[in-house]
Amino acid sequence: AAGRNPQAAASRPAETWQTGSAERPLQLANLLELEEAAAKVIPAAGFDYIAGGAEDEWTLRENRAAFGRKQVAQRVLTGKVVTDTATTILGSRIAMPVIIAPMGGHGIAHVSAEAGTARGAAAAGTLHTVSTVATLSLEEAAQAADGPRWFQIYLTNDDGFNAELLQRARAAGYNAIVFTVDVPVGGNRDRDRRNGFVYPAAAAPRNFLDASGRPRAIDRGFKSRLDADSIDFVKRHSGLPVVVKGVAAPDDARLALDAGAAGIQVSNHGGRQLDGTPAAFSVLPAIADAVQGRVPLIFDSGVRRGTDVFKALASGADVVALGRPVLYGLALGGWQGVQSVLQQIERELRTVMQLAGAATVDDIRRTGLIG
Ligand SMILES: Cc1cc2nc3c(=O)[nH]c(=O)nc-3n(C[C@H](O)[C@H](O)[C@H](O)COP(=O)(O)O)c2cc1C
Ligand SMILES: CC(C)CC(=O)C(=O)O
Repeated sequence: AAGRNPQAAASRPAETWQTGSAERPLQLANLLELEEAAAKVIPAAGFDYIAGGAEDEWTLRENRAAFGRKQVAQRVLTGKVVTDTATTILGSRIAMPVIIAPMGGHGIAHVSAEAGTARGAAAAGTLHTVSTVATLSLEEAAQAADGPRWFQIYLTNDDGFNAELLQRARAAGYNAIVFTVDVPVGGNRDRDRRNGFVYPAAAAPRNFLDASGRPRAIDRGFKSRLDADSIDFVKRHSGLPVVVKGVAAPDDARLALDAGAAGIQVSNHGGRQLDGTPAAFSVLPAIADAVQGRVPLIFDSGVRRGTDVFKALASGADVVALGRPVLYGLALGGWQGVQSVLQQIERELRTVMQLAGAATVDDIRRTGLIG
């Protein structure tokens, strides 16, 4: 089985998992400082699972460092004033070019799990991508808030189950499927190995429970063989636009496009899979070049500041997705914490836009970077 064996939770006795339960807005100077605060609230092995990356965590650090090698041009005499940060992605209008990346097990961070995240995203005017290995079922997560929502799928080795999951997502009103292709096997994650980490019972993924509460399909593991046919399978069984997530090379982008992807999510899984690969931000321009605007590009891995959002959009992304800071905000303040995280990065982005002479998100896309 790929990944960190969330299925193990199903076979473990009930245990207490004392994690975040606060419901409050957060006073933030930036998103980076959230990590230290969240470490005090989330049980240590759960925190390591969230914060950690593969092996030496070189790529995890590089995801941040790469943003420092490109600079924004200051433009203060353009006569432009920021109007708004709204944009449209795959037909959904959102208040900012920032969405929430799919992450498993929000119950690891907060008792409200994905319901809190969905509500926080909706309150901030953006969308949440619900993971296959979410704590709540995809139906429960959908019911938690109005507004656009995406469902992320990992294909298991049980195609009947895969097809059912995709049909459930469509029936529950999801607007798009994010098909994650960068976990043909779980990465080498030293922290998790050291901690013997498996998903706690409090975060056991409910999408895998049958009507009588028995685990289904998850013991079959995730598919290792992924190709154009897999993309076609996800398209056919969902009838929804399919974003292929985990693309870090132009050749994979071209393959996904040829297979009918409606969007591409450039990502190295937040440095959690193959250590020693370049930062996601470093490979973004070459992928944007290969895609040539034929489908929207979503970018994730390492985004923490408004300047990062600006630089990603100026490098070819249409929107960015935020990972870990959302779980930290959730742990510290529930749905209001998630809203605070999104509002903080939007506030930063507005300031950067004004100082760089960009009145709209489209203006950012037309801006060049220095370096
Ligand atoms: C705790 C955790 C769980 C994750 N689970 C999933 C998942 O279930 N499906 C998926 O496609 N990506 C998953 N990811 C990867 C994120 O979608 C995203 O690519 C990454 O977190 C972005 O990097 P960032 O955390 O630096 O913003 C997970 C990431 C984290 C931190
Ligand atoms: C079950 C895991 C594969 C979930 C995941 O994507 C991650 O931990 O990064």
